[in-house]
Amino acid sequence: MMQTTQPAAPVAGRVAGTDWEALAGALDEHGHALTGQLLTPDECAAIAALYDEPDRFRTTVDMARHRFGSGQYRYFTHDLPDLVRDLREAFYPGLLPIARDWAARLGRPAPWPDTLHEWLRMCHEAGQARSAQILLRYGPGDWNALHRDVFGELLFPLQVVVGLDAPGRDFTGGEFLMTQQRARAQTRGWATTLPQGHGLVFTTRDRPVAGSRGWSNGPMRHGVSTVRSGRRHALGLVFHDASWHPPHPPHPPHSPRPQEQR
Ligand SMILES: O=C(O)CCC(=O)C(=O)O
Ligand SMILES: [Fe+2]
Repeated sequence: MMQTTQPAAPVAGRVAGTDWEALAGALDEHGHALTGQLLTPDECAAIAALYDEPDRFRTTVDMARHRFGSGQYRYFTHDLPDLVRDLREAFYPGLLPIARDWAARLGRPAPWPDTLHEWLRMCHEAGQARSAQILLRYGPGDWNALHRDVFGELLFPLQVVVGLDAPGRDFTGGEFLMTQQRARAQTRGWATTLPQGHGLVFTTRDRPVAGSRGWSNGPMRHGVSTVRSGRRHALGLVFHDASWHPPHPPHPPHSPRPQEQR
């Protein structure tokens, strides 16, 4: 699963070269899994530097203002940088069978077509037409509250974050966090240090949990622990588009708390 060599192939080849079986196994077990290195340090730096090009983004969110945490993130416009578009497109076909398997286990519909292009067309027709790809920038003291990136009725259940800075060198703290609610038991938590250029695939809402009476859903949330020093950038790839954005998220029936919707 872990590539240790510097990626040289185009990004689609690096994603395709991921050990998808191991990734699916880890996702089944924990609802999130590291991919190995997808971007070179130079590519990471180039993407992080885009943060300072406001024309690339449709919206900037001040997390403290919305009580999402502290720090800022920006939603790219649909005119994504090539590397970001390529990464997103390359992940969809790999994630699709996992999404379908999970839906089957949970007895849910699996509305996702074979291509991202077609799925995005469905999102847009349903009124979910805003880009949901984000670039995040955290400084000392910044953090990201536990949440779910549900942006409308249409949802692709897996998403990807790519770390753009080197932990320990560029920043300290800032671990990627996940929690899972357990039926009649206390919540479980995980913390992952995202290596620079590596991806982490994770569930947007929940994961199927095996029990003595079949599958049930384990509700999950993700966030980021406080950055203690330095600066941490991350690229967030979501596979549905969005029908709303802060500050006025509607409250769909299954959202436990409105602030978890972005
Ligand atoms: O900064 C991170 O690692 C996670 C950001 C996030 O919430 C996301 O990518 O959806
Ligand atoms: Fe998120």
